[in-house]
Amino acid sequence: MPRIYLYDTTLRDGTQRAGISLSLEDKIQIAHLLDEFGLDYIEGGWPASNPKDTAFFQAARSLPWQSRIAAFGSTRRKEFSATEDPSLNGIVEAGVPVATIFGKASPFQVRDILGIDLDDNLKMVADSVRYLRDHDIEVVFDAEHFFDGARLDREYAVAVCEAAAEAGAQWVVLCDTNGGSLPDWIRELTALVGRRISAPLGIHAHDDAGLAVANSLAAVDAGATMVQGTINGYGERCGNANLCTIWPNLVFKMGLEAGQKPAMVQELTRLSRTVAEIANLAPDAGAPYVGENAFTHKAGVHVGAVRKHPEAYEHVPPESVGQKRRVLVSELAGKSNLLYHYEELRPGSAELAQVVEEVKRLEAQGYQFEDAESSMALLVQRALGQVPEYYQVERFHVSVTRDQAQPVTEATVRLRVGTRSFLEVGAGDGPVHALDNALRKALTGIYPEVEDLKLTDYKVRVLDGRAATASTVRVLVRSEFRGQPISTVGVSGNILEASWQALLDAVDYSLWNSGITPMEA
Ligand SMILES: CC(=O)SCCNC(=O)CCNC(=O)[C@H](O)C(C)(C)COP(=O)(O)OP(=O)(O)OC[C@H]1O[C@@H](n2cnc3c(N)ncnc32)[C@H](O)[C@@H]1OP(=O)(O)O
Ligand SMILES: CC(=O)C(=O)O
Repeated sequence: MPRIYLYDTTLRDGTQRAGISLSLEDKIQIAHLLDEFGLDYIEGGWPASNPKDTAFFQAARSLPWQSRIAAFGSTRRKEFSATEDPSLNGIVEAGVPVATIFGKASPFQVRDILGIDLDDNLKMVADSVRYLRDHDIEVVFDAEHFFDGARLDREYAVAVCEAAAEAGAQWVVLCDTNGGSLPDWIRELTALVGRRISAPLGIHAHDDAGLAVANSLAAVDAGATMVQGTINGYGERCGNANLCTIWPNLVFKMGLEAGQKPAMVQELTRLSRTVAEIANLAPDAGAPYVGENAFTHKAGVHVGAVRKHPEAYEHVPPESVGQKRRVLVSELAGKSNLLYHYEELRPGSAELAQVVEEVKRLEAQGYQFEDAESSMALLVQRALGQVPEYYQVERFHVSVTRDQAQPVTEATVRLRVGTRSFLEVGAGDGPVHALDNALRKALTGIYPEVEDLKLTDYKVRVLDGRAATASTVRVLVRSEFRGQPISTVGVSGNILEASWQALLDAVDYSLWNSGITPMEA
């Protein structure tokens, strides 16, 4: 089986994405993670570029790595010889085993951006590679703008690769720097260079046309054995080729072995999420393989089939990349979605049909059960007659009075159990807070356990913005009861009523789920 080398540039090209700024500690933490996952190469940064990258290589020198650490830089500047060039010497001083240098492979870039003639660029490439090889450093040559350059002058683009290979580069990496090429072009040109040079080839693709992954795979198909990319596709402009998509595609779709630790692909989701967390970016729920939605089924027809045969709507098993299957219950659900979660709702039962109908009716009013699993569970258990009546609500009242300085908010809640009445007053920063306080005070008189119910998040969503302040709102409440997360929902034209429903569901769910019996009337 051919072996593909995974080359990660999250710490260099990944940080060229708008909105990412990694500290030195972040970079080291990510490098350790990549090392743990057996990435073959980890590009740590451009040592001559900034003090943080210089410090990264200083720190990296004294640490043990299984991956090969690469320092990035350009070919020598036109005004310097290789021995004088600050970028090349920055790499040498970094003390790394691998140098990745980019040189221009497009006549337009050479003449109009570097401002030199084509032969001088070939000399710059060869001198730079030789200088690094003389220092016993493995050289990866990134042929920048190769695919666009080949459109203008195919022979010149290939000549740049030949110059690097003849000077001793161990890898020649063909770059779709502007990310605008199509897979057929990538395949054809990769195969062409493969016939012309003996050094192994790599691919470095950007995603400006949404094709970085496809282009990387096309290059592998045509003979490239190194894939450069980043975790989660972070990178300049629209990003780099996403290794979290490419790696499993190489393994599961192309039958290739990739990376030093092939089995680690089974934990890919952890790699993706941890890097997102360190980079302080929300993970992309829709990302292939590793996104939260990648194995989430919502449509009833899909769930019906997946319950029989998961492969009916899953291209690989979720566990193969460290994921879990999720099934949502919503207005698009059929009986299968409910049966997946609640075995106690028997197939063909009247309760099952009733719950499906009720979910559709409520979602049409604005409820959303996807994010309110505890409200959903209560709906099912109530249909099955499993949730006792813990208390009756007699009324609540909320008042907001604006005195000279600031608003004063108070709420009263009156609950009843049998003939006993529990009336409490609560104050708060705002009306929902006051209502929550009054409700808890009244409840703790009946069920002291409610003291353990903590509200952790509260979200309001306006459902029909055009109705302005008369709009219906959906309130989602997240709470925690003795370590168990609880998510509940309420909907109303009145924000207090919507909040009240969500708060009561949180209370009822906690009591029911903990097996607490109702107070004797
Ligand atoms: C495709 C890629 O992603 S390549 C990686 C790009 N990454 C970065 O640029 C991030 C880090 N960069 C930096 O910190 C700075 O740009 C530095 C320190 C490298 C250079 O800074 P400066 O000396 O101020 O130059 P500047 O940023 O304007 O870069 C342009 C210079 O690079 C030269 N250059 C660009 N590519 C190459 C190359 N492959 N070989 C040699 N020189 C090159 C240009 O000729 C230009 O020099 P000139 O103005 O004398 O013509
Ligand atoms: C080398 C590089 O980052 C590019 O060509 O995009």
